Amino acid sequence: MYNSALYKDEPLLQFIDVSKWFGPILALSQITWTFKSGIVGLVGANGAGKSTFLRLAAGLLRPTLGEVKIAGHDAWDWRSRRLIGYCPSTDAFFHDLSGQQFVLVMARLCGMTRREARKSTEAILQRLGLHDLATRPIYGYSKGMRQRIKLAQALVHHPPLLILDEPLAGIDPLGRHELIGLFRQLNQEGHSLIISSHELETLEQLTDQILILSRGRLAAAGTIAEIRHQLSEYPITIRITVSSPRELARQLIDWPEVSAIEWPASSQHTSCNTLLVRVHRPREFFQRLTQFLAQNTSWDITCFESIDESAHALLGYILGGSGKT
Ligand SMILES: Nc1ncnc2c1ncn2[C@@H]1O[C@H](COP(=O)(O)OP(=O)(O)OP(=O)(O)O)[C@@H](O)[C@H]1O
Repeated sequence: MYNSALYKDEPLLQFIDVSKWFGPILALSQITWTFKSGIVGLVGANGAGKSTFLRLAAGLLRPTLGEVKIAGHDAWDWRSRRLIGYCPSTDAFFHDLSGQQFVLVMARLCGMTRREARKSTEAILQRLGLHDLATRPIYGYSKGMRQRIKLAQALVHHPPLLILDEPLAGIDPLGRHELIGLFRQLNQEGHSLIISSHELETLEQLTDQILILSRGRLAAAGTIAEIRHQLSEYPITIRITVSSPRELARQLIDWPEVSAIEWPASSQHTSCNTLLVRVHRPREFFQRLTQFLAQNTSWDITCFESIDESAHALLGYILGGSGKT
């Protein structure tokens, strides 16, 4: 592996106030983040900017504003290339090559000698359980085999930083289990990994360090417990539709979690039976509300929704499916 002593004073990966536009589309906005080592999971909804983030980290895209650095070098710089292994979410093969030929070509492109490349290709194919199949052309590979070949080419030059875009997508449960084991081993051997996924639960099996993107912004970074804590303290607004809103408002206004109650300006989306409740400790509020409604079954609430469109509302949604607190 690359000698980590050579870059020990520099973070492995750094985003410094990075924004990326594709024409009029702002895909990433003012991201600042530093990664030293370990495993970090990158989550976010479709279109949140995960692939753009990873492609910037891999030096495949240039930021419109700001800087992306790998061990102190511009991610775009040739010196960064040997430090990174990138596994894209989409397939990008020379389909007529065999898996073995493809990995060999990628090893040579990373600057390995012919001999080094051959030895390393053999070893990585063996490790990924592809050795017997790797002489077949890639066009006949199953989804799982293609995914493994993509990982093999990312690992063949022993980079300290692995950037894996949805590496478990479309893999069956047994294959997932094996790959999760492989990622853990790689980390124990000194590689650092950034892994994107739509599923927080999958990432939780590997790490509790999480980065959450929401509409191109870095919504949160830290351990799941830290993010949960931030979330539980974050105020939200809830719209409630009920047949007797003034009576309900009289009940809620005394609750310690409720900071204000408002009547929305009437529009086609709101009825006169609607009230807006501003809540500053959502978790406690929901617990209290559940108990209240169980004890007072006569309330006919017909609509109950958070109108907070902020990243924090999204965090709540993402973290809601997770088993950890
Ligand atoms: N090459 C491109 N040209 C134009 N727009 C792009 C390009 N690449 C990404 N985008 C836009 O940038 C935004 C972020 O896209 P990105 O692929 O990074 O999101 P994502 O979080 O990886 O999504 P998904 O989970 O669906 O893969 C989207 O609005 C997308 O349409």
